[in-house]
Amino acid sequence: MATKRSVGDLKEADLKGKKVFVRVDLNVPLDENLKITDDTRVRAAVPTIEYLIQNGAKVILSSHLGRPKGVTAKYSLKPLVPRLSELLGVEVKMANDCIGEEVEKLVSELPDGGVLLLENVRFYREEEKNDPEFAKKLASLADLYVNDAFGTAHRAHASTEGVAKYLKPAVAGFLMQKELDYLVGAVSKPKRPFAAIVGGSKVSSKIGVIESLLEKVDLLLLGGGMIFTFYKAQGFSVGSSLVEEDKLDLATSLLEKAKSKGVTLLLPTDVVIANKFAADADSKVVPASSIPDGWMGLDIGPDSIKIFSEALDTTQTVIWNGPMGVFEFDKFAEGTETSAARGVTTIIGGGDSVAAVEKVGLADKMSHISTGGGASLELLEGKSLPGVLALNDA
Ligand SMILES: Nc1ncnc2c1ncn2[C@@H]1O[C@H](COP(=O)(O)OP(=O)(O)O)[C@@H](O)[C@H]1O
Ligand SMILES: O=C(OP(=O)(O)O)[C@H](O)COP(=O)(O)O
Repeated sequence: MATKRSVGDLKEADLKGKKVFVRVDLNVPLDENLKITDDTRVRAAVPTIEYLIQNGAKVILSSHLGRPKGVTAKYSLKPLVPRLSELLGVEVKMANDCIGEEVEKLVSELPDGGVLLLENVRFYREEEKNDPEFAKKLASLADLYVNDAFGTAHRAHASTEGVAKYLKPAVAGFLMQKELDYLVGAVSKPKRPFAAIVGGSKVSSKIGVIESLLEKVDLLLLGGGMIFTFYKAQGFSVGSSLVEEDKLDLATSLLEKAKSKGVTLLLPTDVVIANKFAADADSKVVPASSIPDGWMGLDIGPDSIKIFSEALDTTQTVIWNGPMGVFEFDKFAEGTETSAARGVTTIIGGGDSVAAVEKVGLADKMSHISTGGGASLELLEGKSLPGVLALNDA
């Protein structure tokens, strides 16, 4: 991807008193009390915002949180305000909406160096549809655009792509640049053997990535909620595990493709199953081919952990996205904890994957912690990210 103009190219004269629309990725994990359980993405957003504050800009922050269907209290960005204010050392103001008169008024009241956080941009369906009228309304709030939301750069949405058409200059933030610099380099010439570990729960958006990964890697390990679609495709009973029914044919063809390409594709041979999706569920280990009705797979089993660990010990570069199990519940965290500790250069991406390595204290063993899971996988596939393409070239 061509090098993009950076926020660092804009100096005080370009920024002082200017209203800057900054798309950040504050899609952080929250617990049931709406407490942030991992603030990596918030901390990663700070350098760009600080730079803008120091140069006297009026900072308008925009993000999504989760995948809400309409306005939903639990997906409000309000819980982010205290941590953002603390990290930035300024009182961040919060708007109850992301467009409209009230927002315009709050923007007009912003002092130079002030920061306003807009409410979840996905409360409008128009965001994910990349609706041009909605993008224009967002653009009308500001004088220039900075995209620092690497984690959402693979989405062509109104606040990540559409808005750049109406607001110039449109430049990359420091985090976006750092991620691109590292990932484009690391994945274009990886040290081999090169392995990818793909897990997590976003099966439908990540299963397609596997196809392109088979062109790049020597070894592919699958875990997490990803595996049951593959098991079902092979005729195994999967109980009430997570399955994408419309991806069964794709799963079969991926297994065949791996074979024909000579890529080692490892699926767990045993799984830890639970009688409910809860921390206090009853659990037991069973072979992958025999998950009883009413039970669901929530982690990879001990035999698989051993096989995966041995396979990873021979690798030089590992890119990892998506936990191996429901690590948020201690009973189902072992697969994730063990797999994360392997490989020489380990590049990890994804909001929950990062939370997982932070939780088990392995973050400082990683070569690069990316704030984007889907985004880093798409880069690895060799795709251009729409949120980056829309920006001005350097
Ligand atoms: N077997 C499983 N069944 C259901 N959910 C799972 C399973 N294994 C992992 N998960 C869940 O996947 C979530 C993370 O998935 P995903 O969003 O794809 O990862 P990331 O945010 O790192 O890209 C975690 O919250 C985890 O609990
Ligand atoms: O968490 C994110 O992606 P990731 O889980 O792939 O890292 C981004 O905030 C994008 O969210 P989305 O996958 O709901 O578009």
